[in-house]
Amino acid sequence: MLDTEPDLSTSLFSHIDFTSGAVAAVSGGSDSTALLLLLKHHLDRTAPATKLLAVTIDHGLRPGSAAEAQAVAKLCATYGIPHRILAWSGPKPSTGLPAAAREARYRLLAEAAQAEGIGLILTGHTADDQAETVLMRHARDEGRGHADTAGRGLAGMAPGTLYNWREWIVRPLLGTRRSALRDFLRREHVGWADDPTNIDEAFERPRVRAALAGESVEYMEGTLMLAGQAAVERRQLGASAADLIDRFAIHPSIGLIRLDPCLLSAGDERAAVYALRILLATTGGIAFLPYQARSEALFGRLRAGFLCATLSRTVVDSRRAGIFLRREARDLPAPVAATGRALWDGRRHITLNDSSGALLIAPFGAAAAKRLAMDEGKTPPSLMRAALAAEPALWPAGECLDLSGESRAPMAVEARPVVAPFARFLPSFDLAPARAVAGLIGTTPVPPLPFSGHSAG
Ligand SMILES: Nc1ncnc2c1ncn2[C@@H]1O[C@H](COP(=O)(O)OP(=O)(O)OP(=O)(O)O)[C@@H](O)[C@H]1O
Repeated sequence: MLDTEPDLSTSLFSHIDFTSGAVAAVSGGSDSTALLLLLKHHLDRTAPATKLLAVTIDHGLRPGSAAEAQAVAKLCATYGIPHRILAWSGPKPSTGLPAAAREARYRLLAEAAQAEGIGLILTGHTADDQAETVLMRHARDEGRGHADTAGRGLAGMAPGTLYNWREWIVRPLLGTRRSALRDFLRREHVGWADDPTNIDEAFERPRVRAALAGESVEYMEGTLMLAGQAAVERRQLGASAADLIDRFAIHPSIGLIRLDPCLLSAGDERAAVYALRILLATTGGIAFLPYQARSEALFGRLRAGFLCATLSRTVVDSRRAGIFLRREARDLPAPVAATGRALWDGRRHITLNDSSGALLIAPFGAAAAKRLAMDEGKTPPSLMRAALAAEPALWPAGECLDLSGESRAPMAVEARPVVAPFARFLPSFDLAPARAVAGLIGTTPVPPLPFSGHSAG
């Protein structure tokens, strides 16, 4: 059942761990305004010392946006809540504007949280938003003529999403109807802004919103129930894939993953293909999983015998010694000046305490890799060298990159591996495989989900 009880704040927040404080993302619309006031009420009663910061992003896309942000500031002042307005000042693309605005919004919210040492961001997404999201994904699947995201995308928005492997974005209102939140605000005599973009049917979401408005409550509840089932399936599939990764994948040398061929006959083929997709995306440094159909075809060919194929910028080399995955040598990043922190090739977070600009980051290269001695273990040295060649290395700027002469040998770069498909947005549904891959490639563990008594999303 949907949550429409009068005192909403009793049930919405008690499972959330506010130890690291909270940023409330408040646009000034009804949902996030209600979120803020309900949250304030909850924290005042249960943990008044909690650091709470309301943040409004002024996207600068509509004439009224600055005034709306000011209205939120005024409301926050009334309730004694610290508030910041952050402007999106970068260039605005002519296509894909909603996606770019969303990107900028999360970046700015995360920056505000970091500045305050807060690891938690709350948004006001509601059950209505969830139903819209699920219907939009459904329509996209149908439009493409296949259900590549079925069981994943149809789960809708997760209750928690880890942003940039650092801040948790939590959506406490996902089970609450917008109408209940508006009733609450009316009872409190608090107004809100109505964003005209929300009814501009030039955009996909407002079209779906308008269509949903004509449907029954049962239709909405049915949609949400299906999303709930899809979420359970997605978590189960992720847990099975994580188990397979733990059992059948190892990381024998830098940039190289070895799969035990027993993975191909481990029983749960769906989970095995899912595990393969996640590892392909991670190895190739791609933020999205390779297509289901292509991955299934590759899986079938791997079963049929030895091969060398490429998918998701990853060379899949199946031979007697095992199935090896490594970044293909094509399209590696061009040399760039090494500065502070950078995401390199979607695969490595490079942190450097040198801002002189005198160093370049460039691939280690086949020539340098060839000259290194390799342990003659179970892993073919040629594969270890090929994987190493696609790793980043630091080069003194101005040096010739041809590696002739001892003095020009590149320095190894300390670079943290990235779980590419989940590095930017990790929905809590996918925690299990993200943890398994993080363990496999030896990167920073996933920060704990801020839900007390829950280990999964
Ligand atoms: N400009 C913004 N500043 C801060 N947070 C925002 C902003 N826009 C959206 N959000 C956050 O993202 C959530 C979902 O965004 P969405 O665009 O669906 O909401 P909205 O219709 O603009 O406003 P609301 O959800 O408050 O009614 C909001 O509830 C809010 O938490």
